[in-house]
Amino acid sequence: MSSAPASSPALDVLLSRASTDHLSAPAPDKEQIARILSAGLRAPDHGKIRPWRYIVIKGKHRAEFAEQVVKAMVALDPDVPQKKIEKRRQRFSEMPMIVALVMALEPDGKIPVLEQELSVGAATMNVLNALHAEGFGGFWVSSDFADQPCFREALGLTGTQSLAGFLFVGTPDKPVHGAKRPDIADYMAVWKGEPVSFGADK
Ligand SMILES: Cc1cc2nc3c(=O)[nH]c(=O)nc-3n(C[C@H](O)[C@H](O)[C@H](O)COP(=O)(O)O)c2cc1C
Repeated sequence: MSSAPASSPALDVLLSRASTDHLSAPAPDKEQIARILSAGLRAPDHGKIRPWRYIVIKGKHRAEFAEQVVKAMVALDPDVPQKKIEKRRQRFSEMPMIVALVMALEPDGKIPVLEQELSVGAATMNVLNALHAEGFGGFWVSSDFADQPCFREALGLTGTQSLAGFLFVGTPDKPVHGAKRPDIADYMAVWKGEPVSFGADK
């Protein structure tokens, strides 16, 4: 009989993670964020493309960065509602730390671009889990404005580099429970020689 515990501390961390954008200082310090982002570099990576790059925005540069976000939003849509602008300006200048998730893809190589993008997604998940493991919180947001030339130039994105979004990073204001998760029984099946179906699809 196995004497292994029902769950390891590492799995408990994975099973208790949830996103939150209710974040305050402190953000991870220089050493902490380097260690946390190192978890991203543990992602599976077909062909050793290493498609992940991280741009950390913190301190006084957050306000400057927020203005670049606003500029890009207006470049994308000159009629963007003022309310949306103000919300993003506030979020990007007040979040304790922002990490821009850069994808450095090789579209002309042997490895399908989808696999490279999946690697960036896997890396980001590792970073979210590492944040949680170290007592920080994170929230992944989209970057629909990020391919605007002015924004790419401000960040230094070149060639095929593009963004997979941003992580808002900081310390959760209160314990994070997140949304109730679905039952795994509806999302897994054991194949026994016949086609499977899932409770989630019924
Ligand atoms: C690529 C990606 C982009 C996302 N962009 C946004 C976004 O712009 N705004 C938002 O409210 N949630 C966004 N989300 C969802 C949140 O990050 C988060 O996953 C969601 O609120 C559910 O919380 P959970 O991670 O605890 O399940 C995005 C998720 C992914 C994977």
